[in-house]
Amino acid sequence: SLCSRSMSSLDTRARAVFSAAVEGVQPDIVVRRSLERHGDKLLVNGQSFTLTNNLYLVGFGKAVLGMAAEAERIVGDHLIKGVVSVPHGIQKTLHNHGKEKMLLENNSRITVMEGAKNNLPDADAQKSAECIRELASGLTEKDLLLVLISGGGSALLPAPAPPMSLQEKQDVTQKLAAAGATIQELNTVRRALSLLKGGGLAQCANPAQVVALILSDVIGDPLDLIASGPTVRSDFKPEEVWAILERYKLSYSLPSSMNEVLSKARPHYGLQVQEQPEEVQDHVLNVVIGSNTIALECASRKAVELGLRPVILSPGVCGDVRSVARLYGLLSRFACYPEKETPPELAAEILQLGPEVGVESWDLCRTMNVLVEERKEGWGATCLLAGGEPTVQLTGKGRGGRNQELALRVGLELNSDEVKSGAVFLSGGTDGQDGPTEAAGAVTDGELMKEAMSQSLDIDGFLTNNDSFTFFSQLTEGRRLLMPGLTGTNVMDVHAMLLPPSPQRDFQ
Ligand SMILES: Nc1ncnc2c1ncn2[C@@H]1O[C@H](COP(=O)(O)OP(=O)(O)OP(=O)(O)O)[C@@H](O)[C@H]1O
Ligand SMILES: O=C(O)[C@H](O)CO
Repeated sequence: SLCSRSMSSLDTRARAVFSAAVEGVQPDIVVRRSLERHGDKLLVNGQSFTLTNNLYLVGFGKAVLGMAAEAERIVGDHLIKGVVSVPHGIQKTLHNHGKEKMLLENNSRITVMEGAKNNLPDADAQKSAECIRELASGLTEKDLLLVLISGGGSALLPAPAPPMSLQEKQDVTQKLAAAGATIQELNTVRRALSLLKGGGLAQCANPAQVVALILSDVIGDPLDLIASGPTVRSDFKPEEVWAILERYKLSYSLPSSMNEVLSKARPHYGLQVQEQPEEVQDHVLNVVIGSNTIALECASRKAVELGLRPVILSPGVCGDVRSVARLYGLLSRFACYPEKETPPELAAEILQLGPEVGVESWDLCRTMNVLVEERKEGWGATCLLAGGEPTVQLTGKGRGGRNQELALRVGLELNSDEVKSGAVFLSGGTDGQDGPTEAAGAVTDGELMKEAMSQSLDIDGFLTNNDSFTFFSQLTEGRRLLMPGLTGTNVMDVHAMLLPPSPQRDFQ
């Protein structure tokens, strides 16, 4: 159509849509959106709190430094003191990337403690956790504790329940992770072995009022699992923990201290957790202030600005990258048919894939309806948006990440003769880092295969070796890589598939 031809290329627009998704969940932006200040009143999620030099702040996670800096700009005049536990080396990295606004001022009342090298709980992180516990434990009913939480918070707040040692606890979680346990399973176990997770921090802060601002990096935004839910009351169910350990065949190789912790039921409270007072939770407000859903909404608004017709499939895409790539291939094919001519077996195949990739039938049907709808005047291409966290089964020793591998596989799908749709696909990690590579992801289309062949790059070889980063680095001077640099936030991955109007429909 005239409209899309006069605009920048689909590749450029896909990148702009991704940037908007990331921009919408920047730590400072989400905090500013959630804290409304009127004199000495602070409004959070419709609830009002009075500031009387009674404010304390703690935080743990990869994005909380930027969140803390913004919170201090908004309510710093009432802040008595704060402690944040953030990744090792992050201040230097943010400084080197010119992200000064994510750093605290020199005269800040907040102490920054770095730890958890390589995202593993260590003695430094344990010290930070101890400082946070001390701060929370000293509060009274007049105080207000602002808790900033983001992904990576579990490793940055280790407080093993005695008699377990940090090393023992870390061994268990690492073994589980290596055996392929999900983040839900991992954090269910972490919660049971910790003094602060699973509502322990809120319990320490009692009787103070607690307001937790949460940047979610888990599908479905489950409050009790993000950073293992330190402000969310959780029922302690040892049988649930044993079932998980059993599932990964770990129940026979555990330290005896773990047995003790699990049989005593949270000895640190001096009471059965079933008795963990419910009224503690009356003093706690948990708010998700940033999530994949919010990133997709921001991306969708940007798409409209760029003359694209947006449709959000789902913020919960998961499962093996092969299945996810297949889904996008089928959807791009589906979009090529004019309304009333879509083959029913194609729709059936799409619906069948749903459960494997975490997408509801309802969302698939809604999206397919949009794809076959006639374009309203002025709409050029359609921008199909989704997010989540697919997985890659590592079989090779190459360098890559799930986003680059997904983009590569979708590129192959788009090459099929049936498609020829001119579709462009982008997959990117919102943290700016896809696996252990410098890229966040990649942008591909149906020309990928031809391009690779003309440069004698063997796609199958790179895929077998999980070497997607090397592939994209060598292909056309890395032009297809998505390299936003460190973004300072993380709400998992964003996928955008831009589908030009099909030729059939243009001539209708
Ligand atoms: N060579 C590779 N090819 C494809 N995927 C890879 C490769 N190496 C690692 N990965 C994937 O990258 C992820 C690990 O990367 P990272 O160490 O950044 O972990 P993470 O913290 O889970 O990532 P994120 O913070 O993005 O959720 C895993 O999903 C892993 O399967
Ligand atoms: O910290 C964690 O537990 C993970 O990032 C999930 O929130």
